[in-house]
This record gives sequence, structure tokens and C-alpha cells, in this order.
Amino acid sequence: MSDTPVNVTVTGAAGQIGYALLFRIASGQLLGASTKVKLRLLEIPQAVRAAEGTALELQDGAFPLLAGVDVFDDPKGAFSGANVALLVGARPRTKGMERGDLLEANGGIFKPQGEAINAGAADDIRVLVVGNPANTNALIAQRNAPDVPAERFTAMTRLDHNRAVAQLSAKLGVTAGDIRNVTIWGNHSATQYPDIVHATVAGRNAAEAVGDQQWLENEFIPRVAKRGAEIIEVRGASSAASAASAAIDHVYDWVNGTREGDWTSAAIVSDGSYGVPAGLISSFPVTSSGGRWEIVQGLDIDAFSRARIDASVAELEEERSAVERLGLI
Ligand SMILES: NC(=O)c1ccc[n+]([C@@H]2O[C@H](COP(=O)([O-])OP(=O)(O)OC[C@H]3O[C@@H](n4cnc5c(N)ncnc54)[C@H](O)[C@@H]3O)[C@@H](O)[C@H]2O)c1
Ligand SMILES: O=C(O)C[C@H](O)C(=O)O
Repeated sequence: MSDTPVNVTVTGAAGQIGYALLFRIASGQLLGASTKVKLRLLEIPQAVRAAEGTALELQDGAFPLLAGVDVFDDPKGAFSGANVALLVGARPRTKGMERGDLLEANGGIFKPQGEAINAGAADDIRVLVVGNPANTNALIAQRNAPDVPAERFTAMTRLDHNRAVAQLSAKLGVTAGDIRNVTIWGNHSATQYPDIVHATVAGRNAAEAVGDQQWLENEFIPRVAKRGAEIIEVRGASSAASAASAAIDHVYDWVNGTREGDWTSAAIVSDGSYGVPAGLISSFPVTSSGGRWEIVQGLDIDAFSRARIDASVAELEEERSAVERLGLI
């Protein structure tokens, strides 16, 4: 076990996701059971007291790996020395809204946070943006941190990935661990493309095992892409524990590597692969090793998949234009 703790900054620490996330980080599930962590919680001034209350509860957990908790109301202090940053703090949508509708309300949060990361984060900083619209908020933070390698900024589509794996495993009557090589392409929005063309179940092609294109197009894809809205409808609030769980999965895999023979999905800065314009933060099939994401190359993209990917990427381009107009990038 290393004695030097890893500094993990979490924004929106007093929110729903924050409450589900922080105790799992403290217990060692974010980075692994031999890594000490120091938590740095960022909140807006009105919610600092609540974050301090959570810090008291974290202390009461007596977590063996937790080296301390500090609470901040300024991004500069919160990101100073950060090795991992989870940008969760942002308004969630409510019934009837699309995530893109949050751009004006939330986009402004990510410019000063990108600047603060640029100014003071550790050299090995890794950033995961969860706050919606996650891809474009990540783009705003990344573009405002010109001294940080662009590849260190990512946005969360792991929840969509996990939802796709879960729906597929339920359809096939297997457990999630039997499913491999599912992909979420594009934006964390209703235009995302959950793709099982290359997925396998216990070694067999999953699309063939399903054998039902109607189910795939009219049930599976819309169910996964609109699951966030379904949760809001049924639960009365935006997903929280499942989102926290996906954030843990994303960072754990980034740092510790993906499992052999499988890949996962993450929104990362495009290098132009699969016709996604370079620079956009779009979801891809990715593996991780040595602490770096890599886009899985060489997959055949059929005409159905091409059209879906292009539609989601077009939406990302529109969002990028919108934040350019707002002066955020
Ligand atoms: N990418 C995904 O898969 C995914 C999944 C679920 C939720 N989300 C998004 O995550 C975000 C948070 O969701 P939640 O349910 O925790 O919301 P919440 O309203 O419960 O909590 C948000 C917290 O962020 C804080 N906050 C607002 N502005 C801030 C700032 N500038 N700095 C620091 N903190 C700030 C608020 O005070 C609040 O405590 C929402 O935008 C939601 O849509 C994304
Ligand atoms: O759908 C939402 O607005 C919340 C989140 O992005 C989700 O996918 O559950």
C-alpha cells in the first residue's frame, strides 16, 4: 500500500450522486483496496454546510483508506493538487426536459472549473464529467485547460453502457458478467447509439443470440437511450446510486485497466476514429491499460450503425456550436 494518498476532488458533494459516491470512494472502490484517498469536496456556498455534514459522516465511517476530507467553496482550492476530479455538481433535468436543455444553466460551471484544473491540478490529473450535458460540459472544461493533455478529460457514458449490458442480459437470461463488447456511441443523450453488433454472450454473438431485430430497434435501443427519463418518471428524481456506481466503474477501469477480452464505453476526446470529428468528446468502445483509454479500432460499422452514430455526433456538433456562441469555449 502506498502511503501517499491520492487527492480526489468531487464537485456537487452535497447532492444526490455525491452522497451515493463519497462513501464508495472512501471505502476504496474508486481506485482499489491498496490506495489511500484524500477527499476534496467542492460545493456552492449555500450547500457548504451540508457538505460539511457529509464530511462528518465520512469521518464516522472510520474508513481505513481515508486520509482526510476537506470542504471548499472555491474551485481553485478544491482542484489544487487533485489527481482525480469527478465533476458532478450541476443541476439535474426534471420531467419533460432533455439533457441538452441544461446547457445554458450548467455550461457556465465548467469554464471556471477547467481553468482551476489548469492552474493547480496535479500533473497526472484525470477528469470525469458527470454533470449534464456531460459530453459538452467535459468539452468546456477541457478547452479551458490548455496545459492539461486533452485525453485526461472524459465524460460519463458508463451508466448507459451498464444499462445496455443489463437489458441485454435480462433478455438473454444470463448475468451481466456473461456479456462482453457492448458499445455506447456518441452523446449521453437520447440520440446515443447502444450497439450490440459486436457484443458476445458466453462467446456467442449477442445479436444472433437475440435474433430479433424488431426488439433491438424498437425496444432495446430506445429503452437504454431513454432510461434516464424513465428513472425520473418512476423515481421522481434523476438517477443517483446507479450514476455513482457507473462513475466508480469508469475511474476504476481507467486506473486499473479493463478486463481481458472485453471493452467498455467512455466519452473521450475523438482522434477522428470512426469518422467522429477530432476534438469532440464522444462515446466510443474503449479499453484501458497503463492508465490510458484507447479506442478499439477496426470494427465493421454497418449502414444502420453508421446512421445512428452520425445522428448523435451531429448533435454533439450542435452543442459545441451552442457553447461557442455562449463564449464558453
Ligand atoms: N452522465 C450521467 O450518466 C449522469 C447520470 C446521473 C446524473 N447526471 C447529472 O449529474 C448532475 C448531478 O446530479 P444530482 O442528482 O447529484 O443533482 P443534485 O441537484 O442532487 O446535486 C447537485 C449538486 O451540485 C451542486 N452544485 C451546483 N453548482 C455547483 C458548482 N458550481 N460547484 C460545485 N457544486 C455545485 C449543488 O449545490 C448540488 O448540491 C446533474 O447534472 C445530473 O443530470 C449525469
Ligand atoms: O437522465 C438524466 O437526466 C440523468 C442521467 O443523465 C441519467 O442518464 O440517468
